[in-house]
Amino acid sequence: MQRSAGLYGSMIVDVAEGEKEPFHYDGEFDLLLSDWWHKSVHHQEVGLSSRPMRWINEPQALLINGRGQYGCSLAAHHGNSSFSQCNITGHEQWAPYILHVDPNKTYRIRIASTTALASLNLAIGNHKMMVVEADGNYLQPFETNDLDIYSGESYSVLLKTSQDSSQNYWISFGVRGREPHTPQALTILNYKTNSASKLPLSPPPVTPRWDDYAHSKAFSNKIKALDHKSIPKPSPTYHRRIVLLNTQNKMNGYTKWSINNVSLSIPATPYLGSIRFGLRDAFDQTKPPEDFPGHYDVMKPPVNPNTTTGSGVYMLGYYSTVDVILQNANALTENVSEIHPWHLHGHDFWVLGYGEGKFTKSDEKKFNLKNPPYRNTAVIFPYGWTALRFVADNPGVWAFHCHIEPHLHLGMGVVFAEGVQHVAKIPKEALSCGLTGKRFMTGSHLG
Ligand SMILES: O=C1O[C@H]([C@@H](O)CO)C(O)=C1O
Repeated sequence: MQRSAGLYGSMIVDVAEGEKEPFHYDGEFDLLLSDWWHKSVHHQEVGLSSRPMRWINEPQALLINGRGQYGCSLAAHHGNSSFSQCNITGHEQWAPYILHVDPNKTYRIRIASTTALASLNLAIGNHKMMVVEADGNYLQPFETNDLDIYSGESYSVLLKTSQDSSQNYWISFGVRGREPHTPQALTILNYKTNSASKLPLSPPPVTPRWDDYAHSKAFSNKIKALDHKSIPKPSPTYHRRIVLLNTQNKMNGYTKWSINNVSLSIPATPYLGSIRFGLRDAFDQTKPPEDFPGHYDVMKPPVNPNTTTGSGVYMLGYYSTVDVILQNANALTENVSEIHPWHLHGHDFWVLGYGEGKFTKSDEKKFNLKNPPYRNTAVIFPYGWTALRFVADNPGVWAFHCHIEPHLHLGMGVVFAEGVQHVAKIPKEALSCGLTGKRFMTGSHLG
């Protein structure tokens, strides 16, 4: 839950010297998005871990570059809210981060979401965006009026400042996928030909309805990799397919999220050291399940509402090609299935496709093996499945988890490991706790 408390930032990776981006821009901005609660993360965490669970509920504010407003609205003069106009001079910590632009230029806006919970949608009044990059890899550029962004994702869009330069325009972010109780986050696209304090003429763009999943799916399906030397083509076949059923479940009255009915419980000893040095007591040696029972009805709440916890690891063949099918299902409440953005550490994967209902072998025919996006975060839609493929070519131990912070806290993740014997040298700091701490930190045998 540390990210929810503010432990995050953005890192920009430039192209190597001598290389060129496959698009042009005159200037750039960064928008780092987050959601904010007035209750401390400690309070939230105790609630989540209590019996019965006390849910964190929806955020009090959405933040753009750490700034947001509460109890007033920047756009109150448009009269669509009961909020009063924010009384702002521009120097307050909560004053919006404004994008100052020159007319008739192209700007690259890098957008990243570190939200704890909210899925977001971005729109800029009167302007279209050209989406050119996702999670650090180039896309076939496509134009859009609004962009969905899930926690853990990043995008670059190109914006042409070709509109009436005697006006300013709203940039707005709104909640998607959960019934919102949080006002839109707003800032201003300021054509420098105007004062930044001149309010836009039209109201802020409205986010699509929170449960308009057809809109979200249409957006996700537009995302295709650019044919570019920096992006590997997907392997046409796989060595191992792991199917991961996502359910909300109970355990002795506690609420958990589980994968194939196992809720991840992170052991006290970091995996890297325990796997490398064969410390079998450090985590569950039973293999986590590869699949779930074929008769499981993904459209209904779990019939056996009693999950188990586990800390087992999916040991992957070094350099093997792994397919992961993320299978969504009904949560504990009937007719509820939620969005989960899944994030993989240490690799990019190809997003081969999305589908409805329970995945079957014949769904393979629908896989995009031509130009699937190459990313590190992919969403599963309510009651649907998402198919991913990656090559296990990075020695180490890697988390694969729902990027919704409270869901990971409640166990929504798995652990992959490959080529651990090839990790060159494990830093001391990674061995200083749990059993590796006891075993190795007293002497000098680390070398
Ligand atoms: O994990 C969650 O718990 C709540 C709800 O299911 C129970 O209050 C919710 O909306 C989640 O995403």
